[in-house]
Amino acid sequence: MDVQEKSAIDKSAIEPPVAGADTIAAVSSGSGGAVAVIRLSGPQAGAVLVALAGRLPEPRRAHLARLRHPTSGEVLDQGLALWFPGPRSATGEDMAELQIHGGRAVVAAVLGAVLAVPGLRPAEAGEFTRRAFLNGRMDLTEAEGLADLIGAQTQAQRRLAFAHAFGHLGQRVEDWRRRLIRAMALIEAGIDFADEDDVPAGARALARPEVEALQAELQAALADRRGALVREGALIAIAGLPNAGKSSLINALAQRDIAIVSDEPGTTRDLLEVALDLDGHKATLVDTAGLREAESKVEAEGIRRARARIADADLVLWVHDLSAGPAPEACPSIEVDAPLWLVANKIDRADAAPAPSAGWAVQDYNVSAASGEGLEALTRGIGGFIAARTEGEHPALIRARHRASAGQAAAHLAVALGQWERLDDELLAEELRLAARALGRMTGAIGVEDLLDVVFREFCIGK
Ligand SMILES: Nc1nc2c(ncn2[C@@H]2O[C@H](COP(=O)(O)OP(=O)(O)OP(=O)(O)O)[C@@H](O)[C@H]2O)c(=O)[nH]1
Ligand SMILES: [K+]
Ligand SMILES: [Mg+2]
Repeated sequence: MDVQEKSAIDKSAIEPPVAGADTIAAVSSGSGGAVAVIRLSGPQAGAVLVALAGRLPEPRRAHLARLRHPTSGEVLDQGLALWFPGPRSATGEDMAELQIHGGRAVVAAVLGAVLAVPGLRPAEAGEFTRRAFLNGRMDLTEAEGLADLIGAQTQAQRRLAFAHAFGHLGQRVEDWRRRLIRAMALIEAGIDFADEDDVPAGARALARPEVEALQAELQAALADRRGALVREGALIAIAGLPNAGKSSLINALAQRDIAIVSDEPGTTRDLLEVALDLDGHKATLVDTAGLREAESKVEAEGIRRARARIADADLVLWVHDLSAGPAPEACPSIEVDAPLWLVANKIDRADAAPAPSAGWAVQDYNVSAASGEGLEALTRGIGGFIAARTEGEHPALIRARHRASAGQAAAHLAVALGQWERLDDELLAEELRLAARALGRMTGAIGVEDLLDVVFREFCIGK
């Protein structure tokens, strides 16, 4: 079989060719700015510029123009017109951009005039990016990265999304896929030339180390949770005995009154979550019910939920009330895989007795949720914890979709490697082919019709 043919990106199978498509237009800038940007893509983009601005500007140069309504001739605004002929444009099609005054009436008038040109229609959400993908200007992972870049809230998210948007993940996956296809070709050579003596009976032996290496890389990528940690944020559970000051602590860290605080033990029942930017890292803090023998069914349910959420956490802060006595040597009532930090609270109280306790992952946070003392150090500590967990080379897998594809690929490779000597050539090659296919779905190189709506609906209109 022809290796080239298999590795080629075949998008013609996905949708009819885009040539002859509608020309789309949308306001691509956010609302309320002094300048608004109207973007156009499609075969009529140039015609719109001629109709409104009077001429086609030099490619990729801003040109100051009076913009007129194409039929009435009324001057609507003065702004910059730009012309990006395809295929060297963002979408691969002819594109145009009008930078105009951002007032609502101006934008409505100019957009109305653009859409009055025959062949024009308003763009749907994500449609520019979708066209860029269909025209081979970016792969699916780059499109996802772009969505993340636009939505990034913390600096760590921005950095990861930027790498992702500009091909970091796509290149890794294509590299895996190419190597897999090479190994498959070796084995298939064995199939095609089975009767000939000079074909390496050792084709399998040659292919195996490569497949093993690939499997190891896939496993390492799957084991690496940094992508989710940056994108979705670290989950930090606040746990402790009743009245330790957990709700007071989440309020103090969030600088908002989100949880009810009272001197009555067993106040918190439901899980309460708040997303915070801690030193440039996204974290979700969750306040939980105080852990004890519950006094009511509702409290028991609260405690059950607390334990379940604590088990999922990336970090657990065990809040201890120093006025109730020195901190215990080790956590009294939970066992988790995540690091458990001791946060000794209420140091403002005269009867507080801070004392080092050795049995904790980190044990020197003495704070007062009431006065705020020690909270800055705690925030920095948590930021540092997330930073340490996410540093290094950018992770290969970021979304659940990527993990699912990589997981499928790894499962096929596991079958292949597990029965390497027993499977006949066709079956062995088939497992490798299925693994390559799973990887191809990640970048959109093959078989992704069903994914497109999922990926592109995340975008806003104009992107
Ligand atoms: N002096 C002092 N009192 C505090 C501090 N933090 C909390 N408290 C008090 O401790 C009591 C319990 O606080 P909460 O925040 O409701 O404690 P909790 O751990 O959420 O309690 P449950 O939800 O019932 O498990 C309240 O009366 C708070 O005002 C602190 O740093 N100093
Ligand atoms: K309480
Ligand atoms: Mg509480």
